[in-house]
Amino acid sequence: MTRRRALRIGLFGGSFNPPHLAHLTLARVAVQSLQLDELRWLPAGAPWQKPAGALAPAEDRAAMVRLLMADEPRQTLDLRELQRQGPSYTVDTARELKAEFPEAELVLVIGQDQYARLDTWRDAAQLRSLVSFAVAAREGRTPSPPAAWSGLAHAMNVLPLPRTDISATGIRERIAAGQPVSPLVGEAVARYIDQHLLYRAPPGR
Ligand SMILES: Nc1ncnc2c1ncn2[C@@H]1O[C@H](COP(=O)(O)OP(=O)(O)OP(=O)(O)O)[C@@H](O)[C@H]1O
Ligand SMILES: O=C(O)c1ccc[n+]([C@@H]2O[C@H](COP(=O)([O-])O)[C@@H](O)[C@H]2O)c1
Repeated sequence: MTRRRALRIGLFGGSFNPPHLAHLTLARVAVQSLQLDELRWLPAGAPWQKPAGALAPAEDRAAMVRLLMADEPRQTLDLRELQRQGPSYTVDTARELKAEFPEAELVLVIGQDQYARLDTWRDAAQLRSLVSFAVAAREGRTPSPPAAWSGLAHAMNVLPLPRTDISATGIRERIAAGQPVSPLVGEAVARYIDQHLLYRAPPGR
């Protein structure tokens, strides 16, 4: 008798301020190439390593994520980090999901910029024991771990993401300058940004 493999759940966290088409491509590539049973988008309530000034309200970021991924197979929206008080620590989410799905394999889906900084994350050693990492190259930089992790065993897969030089920072700058962003975020999210007057003020990095 063949034994079914463990449930494989992808965790895709971000400020999603706003979510954009590189996020969507990354999510699709992760689902396909890792054969995920589910990929959970996890908007961060308080992304403690990002400057707070330009962060759109949680309900707007959640609504935009929903508009972007609602029809995607095996992708879901998990609002737990928006509902939690205090800084958003990925290790808390990984602990909770491990308790909810003790048999599941958890895979943290991240871009190279975050992978290179993992040693600065809260309880990174415990996070390393709870999840494996799936990393997308970004802006031509191939995935490599933080120097502090050299020689430390951890499971990592490189995601075959086509290079997409889109960032939320660049999108906020375009909006503040009155330029169109629908080619970067899709029609539905662009309409939402417009209707809710998001990111109109200049500084927002
Ligand atoms: N163009 C991209 N290519 C690969 N990974 C990306 C890309 N954009 C975002 N990511 C990854 O998606 C996750 C969430 O990203 P985040 O919401 O911070 O968007 P961002 O575009 O990096 O935002 P900002 O410009 O505000 O820093 C992170 O792990 C990030 O590395
Ligand atoms: O757990 C941490 O200490 C930690 C530190 C920095 C970033 N993260 C998470 O990494 C994801 C991407 O973060 P960001 O800041 O690039 O949007 C998001 O889910 C954050 O909560 C998590």
